[in-house]
Amino acid sequence: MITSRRMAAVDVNAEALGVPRKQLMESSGNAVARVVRDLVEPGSAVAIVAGRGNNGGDALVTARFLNAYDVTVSLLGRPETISTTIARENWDALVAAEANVQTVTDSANFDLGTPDLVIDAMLGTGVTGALREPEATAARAINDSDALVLSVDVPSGVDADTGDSAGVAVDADHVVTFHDAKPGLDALDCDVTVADIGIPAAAELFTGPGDVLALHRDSQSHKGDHGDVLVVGGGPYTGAPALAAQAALRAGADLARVACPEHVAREVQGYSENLIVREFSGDHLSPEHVSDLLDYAADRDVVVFGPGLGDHDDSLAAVEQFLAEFAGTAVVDADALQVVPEIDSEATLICTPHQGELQKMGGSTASDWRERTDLVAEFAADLGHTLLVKGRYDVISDGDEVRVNRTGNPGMTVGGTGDVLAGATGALACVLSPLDAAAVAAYANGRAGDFAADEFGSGLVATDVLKRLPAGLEGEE
Ligand SMILES: NC(=O)C1=CN([C@@H]2O[C@H](COP(=O)(O)OP(=O)(O)OC[C@H]3O[C@@H](n4cnc5c(N)ncnc54)[C@H](O)[C@@H]3O)[C@@H](O)[C@H]2O)[C@@H](O)CC1
Ligand SMILES: [K+]
Repeated sequence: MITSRRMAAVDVNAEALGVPRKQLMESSGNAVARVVRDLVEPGSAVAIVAGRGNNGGDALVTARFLNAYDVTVSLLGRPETISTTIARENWDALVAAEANVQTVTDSANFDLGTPDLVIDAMLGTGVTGALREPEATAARAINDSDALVLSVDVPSGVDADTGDSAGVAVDADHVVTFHDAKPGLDALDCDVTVADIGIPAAAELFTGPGDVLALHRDSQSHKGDHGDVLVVGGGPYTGAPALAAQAALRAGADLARVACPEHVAREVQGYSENLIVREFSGDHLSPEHVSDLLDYAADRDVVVFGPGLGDHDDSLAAVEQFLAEFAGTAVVDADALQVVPEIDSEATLICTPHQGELQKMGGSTASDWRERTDLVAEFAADLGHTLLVKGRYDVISDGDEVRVNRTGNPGMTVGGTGDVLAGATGALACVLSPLDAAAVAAYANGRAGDFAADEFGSGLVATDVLKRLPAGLEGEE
């Protein structure tokens, strides 16, 4: 099952892997033609009703695969308004071939005729909301006709994610949907064929430029909408919590706070005036601080545990107590990781171990990354939390799905890059699911590291990565 948002991401990833959308459109159109051949005899009258986006484009390809049929194509709107280049190229190819095409610019002139089969390719996953004209009139005509109705990807007017329709929608007998089933088709009373259109499995498995599309901001948003992140760490170290909190800001959080021991608070603040620092007594975290921290954390979106915290027994006991009572979302890194297998927590945890820390947690690893994906998925399922296991190939799993990240370079073994990753994960977990947050953070952090390596080679340092995080999160390669 795949949502429209994930489908759009996978489509962009496929393009980055060298499989452009025009090739996918060719496969989609071909897949629709195969179903047409199953449904009606050669020589039958087939009416294609095409919209101006890629859903229409798919059916314009189909027309070329149906030479044995009596095909008419109605384009809803003027050819100049076809919204994508690849759909327009497929329209031009039909015109050049003198196919039986017509354009419908006024719904009053829409005439479906009396075909044996209608191919509904007005709208797919690209839009939601009520059908406008001439699509609404065309949908009514399709529903009133005696023809079999075959919809491309999703019946036009139906939301592919929810199955809802905001007004009139096509009542399909059959749907050919692409790549994977769509949640909204489940509730419909029609036959659904899922067609493989040649999207490489790698477009889903490996993170890519499509994954960051999930981050697009609404222009109406307000301060706080993109997250308020609390980093709990510091004591033996001061740079780590400051890096993690600044990374949260660079990854888009609106507010980043650090809770740290009083003796390092000034130093942590000194790294950046952008941080809000809250100190607690003593020189390390201990159980006496937990109840105050729980209150403070309750108003934050995500807590990041671990950067620079150290492994004092008191500190680990405090993390354990905190997580046992906490019901929100937390990223757990570094020394704090070892308490995770000990606790039965209601919290949603994203754990970010490297291979050594994973083994310390009780997980196992393998040198082959493919084997590691299975091991990480199993261990994530056992823990009931999301894992981001760092390595040459980062493996991310929530116990159900697995993603693998290939960005990054050997220069990133320098200290502090893990703190940057933990902070970025915290910020992204404010707006994305744990799996997506971890995957996008790994991708962006690695890319930022690759940009830093372009400039500094193996002499790159964590603050170089920090500064390039926004570029790492941008959509274009
Ligand atoms: N990986 C993918 O995502 C693939 C997608 N493909 C096809 O591409 C489709 C998505 O294409 P697009 O993103 O271009 O979007 P659509 O083709 O679903 O819709 C865009 C068109 O609808 C028009 N429109 C917008 N709102 C409307 C309304 N309320 N009433 C009437 N018209 C309206 C727009 O002007 C635009 O021309 C999929 O459903 C599928 O058929 C396939 O070609 C292959 C791969
Ligand atoms: K459709």
